[in-house]
Amino acid sequence: MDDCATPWIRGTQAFVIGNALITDSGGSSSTVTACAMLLDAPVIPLLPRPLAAPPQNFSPPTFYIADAGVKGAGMFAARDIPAGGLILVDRPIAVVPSDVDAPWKREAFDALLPRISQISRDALLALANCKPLSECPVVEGIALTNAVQIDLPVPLLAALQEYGGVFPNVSRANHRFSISPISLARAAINPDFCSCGLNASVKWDLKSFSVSMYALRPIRAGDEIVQQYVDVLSPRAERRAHLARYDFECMCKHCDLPDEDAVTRSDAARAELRNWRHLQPRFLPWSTDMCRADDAIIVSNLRALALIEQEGLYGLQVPFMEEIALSYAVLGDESRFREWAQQVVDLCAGQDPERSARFAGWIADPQSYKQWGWRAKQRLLLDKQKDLVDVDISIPW
Ligand SMILES: C[S@@+](CC[C@H](N)C(=O)[O-])C[C@H]1O[C@@H](n2cnc3c(N)ncnc32)[C@H](O)[C@@H]1O
Repeated sequence: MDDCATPWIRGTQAFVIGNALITDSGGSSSTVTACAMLLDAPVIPLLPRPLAAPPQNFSPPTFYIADAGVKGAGMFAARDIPAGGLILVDRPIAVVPSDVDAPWKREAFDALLPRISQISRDALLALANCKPLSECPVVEGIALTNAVQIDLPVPLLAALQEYGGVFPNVSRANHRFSISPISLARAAINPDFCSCGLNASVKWDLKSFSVSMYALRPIRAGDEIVQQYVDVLSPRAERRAHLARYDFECMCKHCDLPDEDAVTRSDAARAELRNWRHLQPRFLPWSTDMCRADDAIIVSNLRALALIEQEGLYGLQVPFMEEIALSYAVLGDESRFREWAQQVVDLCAGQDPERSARFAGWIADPQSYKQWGWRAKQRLLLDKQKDLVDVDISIPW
């Protein structure tokens, strides 16, 4: 990374502009590359270099960008994509600090443009801008409309700062399904298809400085690919307020609710999921405590999955499925363990390959799970002890 000499100061932070060491075919010199970044200076030496190669995109691509009606352009599946499947890999063309409210912000954002190659500049300027020019300059408007949160290294003793990346392709994904006639026809068959429940999510990888986008459930060729713009567990009013920043009102079936009762029900379901870990029985204590019911974790996690289904929050399923699978492992129920573990394997294949491989290993050899059948064995022992106690009691004194 090559830094800009003059910093922009805010409190203890000194922001500088630099280029990520990503080159594209338009990069004509070592300082004009595919991505320009406005960063708090202590972050710079912590960035990985050289960057690892990102995963390969598919050829031909799994997606295409096309008109999505009132939403402007959108991203669509070029073919059927299975749940957990990789959709695309994208590197940022600009990285900006989130929520920096400083008088120099506009100048600093505009200074990014000359620092990137022509190809990146064209890609950046082609992105949507929901802010009128009278309200903010073009780069700031594009960043506000398109930035996806990315995690950069946190320097010791430096101020906490969040960053957003602007991506040429990932930033094209809208917040809900297209209202095209084909979507409406499918929605009539399966109303859930039309929900703003997501069908894709992104995962940032610092080492390769890229995001990968994955399918959260099966996506059919021609479906619009949509991602989350809001904290999906927040109440409807908060979600709507947040989306107003992007200058639209979500009209999905989870936001466009018929009455106050429906809003209360939906908000309560999301609040329950948000507080799940504080309110529900926990897997680890259950797995070694015979005083708790055998099905306590399964019942609790099935309820979470039902709420997820009700609210269309498919990105949240994996930890609950995982606990159900492991509960069946602790109970020694092989067929149900395999059934649930396979769902974890499929959903995590792209996004969390290590977890996927771990579960695949246990499916191949269930006994290799260290607590396999523990509760079943304990139950046998307890029953034997109970028999002994019964015998003792029957002996006349
Ligand atoms: C990150 S961009 C998405 C891609 C954009 N549609 C384009 O043409 O490049 C965000 C903008 O897309 C539009 N958008 C996204 N989801 C929408 C939705 N559900 N309804 C209406 N507009 C939406 C809004 O204008 C928003 O400011």
